Amino acid sequence: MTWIKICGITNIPDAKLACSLGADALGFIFAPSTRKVNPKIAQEIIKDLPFDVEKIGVFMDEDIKVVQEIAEYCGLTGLQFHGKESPKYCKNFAKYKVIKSFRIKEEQDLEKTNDYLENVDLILLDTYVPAVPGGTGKTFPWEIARKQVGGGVPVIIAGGINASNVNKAIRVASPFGIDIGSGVESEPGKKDKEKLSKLFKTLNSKEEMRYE
Ligand SMILES: O=C(O)c1ccccc1NCC(=O)[C@H](O)[C@H](O)COP(=O)(O)O
Repeated sequence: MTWIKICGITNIPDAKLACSLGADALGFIFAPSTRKVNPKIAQEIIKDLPFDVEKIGVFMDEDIKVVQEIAEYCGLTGLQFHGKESPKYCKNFAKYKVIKSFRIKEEQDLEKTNDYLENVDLILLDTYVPAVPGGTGKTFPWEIARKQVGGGVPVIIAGGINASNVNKAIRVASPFGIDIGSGVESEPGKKDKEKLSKLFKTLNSKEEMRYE
């Protein structure tokens, strides 16, 4: 079963709904974003979440000490870096699952991942849109992501994924995981119950088909 992360969680009802439907991980954005959540609210959301759901903090070129403090305070289990963080920077967080994101426009962009393969736990491939670091709502060619799969570090794909294209994304890229933000929102930072339910229904129907 593909690992599913629902990103841009800002409130308890959305977090609980995503977990009850089957999310494996929730993302809390501490980088500049319309989905940014403050650490106190993130801590309140996280403290009642199931133990086995990963709580991933999303940061962009943040001071190492600030990341460590927020991670400890909120009870994060993973850290996702969306900026120009170096491989050396990524090695400062041994207690946490570290995800480095790369914005993809063309196949050559995959070369940027090479220096990180020994320093991170997961690689996230997201869509390149000028001046938009994440949450673009736009897809990139998933055939490119397929070339990164099997490269030694599990691959998550992100960018413009929703209920109507998630199974195709999985079929084409064959990733370890899928990351979804705006595709299950009614507005930035607020999840849409119907879109979320439809997403998991679609994913589950694929699993049923696979095991028939
Ligand atoms: O989502 C944001 O607003 C965001 C802003 C700044 C840095 C990272 C951000 N999101 C990180 C994610 O993991 C998103 O889920 C990912 O970019 C996919 O977004 P979407 O295209 O909306 O599904």
